[in-house]
Amino acid sequence: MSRTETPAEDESVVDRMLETDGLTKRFGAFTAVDDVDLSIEQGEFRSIIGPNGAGKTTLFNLLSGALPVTEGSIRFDGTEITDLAPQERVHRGLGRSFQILNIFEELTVRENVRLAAQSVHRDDYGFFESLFKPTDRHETINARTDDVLDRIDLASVGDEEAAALDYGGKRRLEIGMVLATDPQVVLFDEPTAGMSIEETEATIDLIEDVLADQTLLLIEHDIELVMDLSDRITVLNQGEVIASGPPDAIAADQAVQDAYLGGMVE
Ligand SMILES: Nc1ncnc2c1ncn2[C@@H]1O[C@H](COP(=O)(O)OP(=O)(O)OP(=O)(O)O)[C@@H](O)[C@H]1O
Repeated sequence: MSRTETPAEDESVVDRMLETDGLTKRFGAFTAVDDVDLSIEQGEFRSIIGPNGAGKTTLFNLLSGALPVTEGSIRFDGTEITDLAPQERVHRGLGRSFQILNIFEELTVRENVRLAAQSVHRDDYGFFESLFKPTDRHETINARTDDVLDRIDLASVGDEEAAALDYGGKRRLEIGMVLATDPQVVLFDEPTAGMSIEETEATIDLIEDVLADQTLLLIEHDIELVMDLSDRITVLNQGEVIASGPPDAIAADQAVQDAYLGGMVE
């Protein structure tokens, strides 16, 4: 059991979707993520907060496989994934949305979603069998694409170039592309960055609505949002977890106040 994570319930009945043990990332002599133990339950909405440079994005890069770990391990749905390639993690259900928009501007909205759906299409056929079942395969991917376009409310502009969407629409499309990979856990790196208040509210509604049953990890600078949405919050400071718990406990935590919040919440 880690020093920072205390189980909310009896260990044996709780489904742990994502766990890290002693996760550490060094860049030369600099330690960006320092001995982080996380334990995320199925269905949990967990936010990761901390000052600039605390190691939040680096932590996500380790979880998604974008960066190799220096030390420690990552388990996803009970299986060790520490050394798996990023795409293999996506295949297993670990989806990620990026701080920087990650859509193909010159493709249509539909083509963007379809590509994401196609990239992880899991079917019951082996490779050779699937060659003889192209219609089924296409129908499944098309159905998933239509469903996602409906859920992100972009069906009416499916045939337009993604470049034509406004900023909020592009962000929604990006969430749709994550959704199209049928994730069990989604890592969101500042999904509302650069958005207006209205766009932020719409995006949060969307996340809560379409990803209600999923396990979510969110990096977000808007503390009010984080306090509102999260089941639990993990606070990083200089790569280390300095607190982890429900929003009210985090707001009352003196170490968090000192390191980060500075009286921003009561
Ligand atoms: N590839 C890299 N090489 C060297 N140092 C890096 C690299 N990536 C990140 N760092 C350093 O690691 C530290 C943590 O950075 P990271 O981007 O993870 O922080 P963050 O908490 O996401 O910050 P922000 O809130 O500003 O996005 C920073 O000091 C950063 O300069």
